[in-house]
Amino acid sequence: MLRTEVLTKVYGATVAANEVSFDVHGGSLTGVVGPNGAGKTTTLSMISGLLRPSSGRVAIGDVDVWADGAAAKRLIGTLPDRLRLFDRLTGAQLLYYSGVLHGVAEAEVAKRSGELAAAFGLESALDRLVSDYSAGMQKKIALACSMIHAPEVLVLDEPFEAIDPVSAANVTDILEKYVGGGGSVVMSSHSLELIQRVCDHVVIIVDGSVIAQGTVDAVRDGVSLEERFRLLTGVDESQKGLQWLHGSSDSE
Ligand SMILES: Nc1ncnc2c1ncn2[C@@H]1O[C@H](COP(=O)(O)OP(=O)(O)OP(=O)(O)O)[C@@H](O)[C@H]1O
Repeated sequence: MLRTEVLTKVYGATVAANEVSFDVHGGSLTGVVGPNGAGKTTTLSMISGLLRPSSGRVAIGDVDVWADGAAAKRLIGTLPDRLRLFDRLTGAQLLYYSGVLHGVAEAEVAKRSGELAAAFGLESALDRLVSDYSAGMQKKIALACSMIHAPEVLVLDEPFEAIDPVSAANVTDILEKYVGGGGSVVMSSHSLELIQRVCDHVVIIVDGSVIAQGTVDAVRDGVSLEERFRLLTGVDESQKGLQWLHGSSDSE
């Protein structure tokens, strides 16, 4: 369904994504994890057609995302990093434009908007300006907008960030039903517990390179995903050397 082939993005001397290759099959929920600055947003932005790769290829089925952007955009729903919503619109208007600009008929947009608002618990907020929404509500309306054209692939950058636990369970439910119907989701998150619980596959990126990928069970290999992540990335090691911060008022 979704395939990335040796996707690379270079910014001057920084290789933000280094020959990233992985597949996401229909009906799969794949998590992309890695430390801050690892290249998750860079990779997801190249997949969703928002950031042109330096080299490599992204394909959704037979459609090359960077050769046929218009066709790709019909197939992909995107939740970008750092939401830049048209926040002088109401939630209802944002859903409307997201739908019609993707070619969905107006009557269908109205129907889907109502159902998405109900699913995300935003019914009473639809007539308010998005600029007045809380961070979690903005995330939810953006998620709803990413789905309104019934895409085949959802590319979601930190979909659970700022979302309360009850809403998170609700969003999980929506995503599970979506993949149950054959859709594919690729999403980033810093919550390894959530990725372990929700995703079937995982890709671990460090310094722009994929260092592990496969089913969640194969990658964690008998320990929790968080433990495996620590072992692979040595995150604990980086905490050494902060003794001065740990409760001593001595100044030597
Ligand atoms: N526009 C840019 N110009 C220069 N460097 C960039 C740019 N965007 C990202 N980078 C660099 O690319 C690397 C990967 O960044 P990216 O945002 O993809 O990481 P991330 O894994 O999403 O991080 P986080 O978990 O903090 O969101 C970082 O070193 C970052 O500084």
